[in-house]
Amino acid sequence: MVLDPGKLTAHVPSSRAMAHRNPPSQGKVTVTVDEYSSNPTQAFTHYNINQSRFQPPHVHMVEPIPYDAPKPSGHTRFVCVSDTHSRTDGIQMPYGDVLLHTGDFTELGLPSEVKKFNDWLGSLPYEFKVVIAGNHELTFDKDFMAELVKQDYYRFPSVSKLRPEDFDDVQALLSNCTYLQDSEVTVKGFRIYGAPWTPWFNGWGFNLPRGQSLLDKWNQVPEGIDVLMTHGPPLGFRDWVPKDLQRVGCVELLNTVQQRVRPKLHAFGGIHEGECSVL
Ligand SMILES: Nc1nc2c(ncn2[C@@H]2O[C@H](COP(=O)(O)O)[C@@H](O)[C@H]2O)c(=O)[nH]1
Ligand SMILES: [Mn+2]
Ligand SMILES: [Mn+2]
Repeated sequence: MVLDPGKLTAHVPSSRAMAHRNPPSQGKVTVTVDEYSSNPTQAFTHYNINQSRFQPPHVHMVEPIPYDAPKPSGHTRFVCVSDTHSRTDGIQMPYGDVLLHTGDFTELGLPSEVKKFNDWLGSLPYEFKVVIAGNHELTFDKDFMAELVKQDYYRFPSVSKLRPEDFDDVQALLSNCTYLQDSEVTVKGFRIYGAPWTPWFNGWGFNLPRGQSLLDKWNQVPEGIDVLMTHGPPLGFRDWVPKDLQRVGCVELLNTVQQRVRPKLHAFGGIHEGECSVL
C-alpha cells in the first residue's frame, strides 16, 4: 500500500510571461483514435523509438522543488497531490499558492470520507484549492451509482446501503475547494481544467473504454487551458505498473496534451507506483 501522496511543487510564471511556451496552434488540430490505443505498452515502445515523444522538447518534466525553496517573484507556486485515499492525517504539506488534488481523495466516496477530506482542506493555508475526482469517488459518478443500485450483488456494501439523498449532492460537501468535473476555473490568471476519467480497470467510477469514449471526454478540454488536471496519467509518464509489467496511461490523453491542448502544466496521479506527477 502506498501512503506517500507524492507531493510535488511547481513554479509557473504568470500566463502572459509563459505565452511563448503555449503558442496558439496553426488552425484547429483534430485528434483521432490512435492505432495503438488499446495497447499502451506497445504504443510506448513505438512512440519512444520512432518519435522520442517522452523526452524534451516534446515534454518538460517538472522536478520537485524543496518545500522551503523561495518563490521567484511573479510566479505562482502549485502544490500537486493525489491519491490520498482518506489518509491525510499527519501529512506535512509544502508551502505554495494553489493546491491541486488530482483525485482518489477517498476509498469509496462515502459522505463521511468526503467531509473528512473537506475538513483537511479547510485546515490548509493555500489561497486556492482545486480538486477533481478519481475512480474511487464512486458517489460523484452519477451513472455509476445509477447502475450500482440496480445490482443485487454488493461489491461495495457500504456504498450500496447509502440512500440517494445521502449522495445526491455529495459535491456540495466540498465547500473548501473548487471541484472540477469536465469544467474549468481561472485562478490567479491561469485557466485550470479538470476531468476524472480513466481507462476501464475493474469497473470503478469514471471508467471508460480506451479509444473514442475517452477521446470524447478529452475533446471537451478547451484550447488555451494553462493547467490540465486528470486523475490518470497520459501514456508514458508515471504509468508503469510493475506487478503487471504494463504501461497503462491513456494514449488519447497523450495525443490531446501534446498535439492539441499543450498546457503549461499537466497534473495527474492514479498509478501509485508512479507517484503524483506534473509535466
Ligand atoms: N494494470 C492496471 N493497473 C492499474 C490500473 N489502474 C490502477 N491500477 C493499479 O491499481 C493501483 C491503485 O489504483 P486505484 O485507482 O485503485 O487507487 C495503481 O497503483 C496500480 O497499481 C490500470 O488501468 N491497469
Ligand atoms: Mn488511487
Ligand atoms: Mn485511481
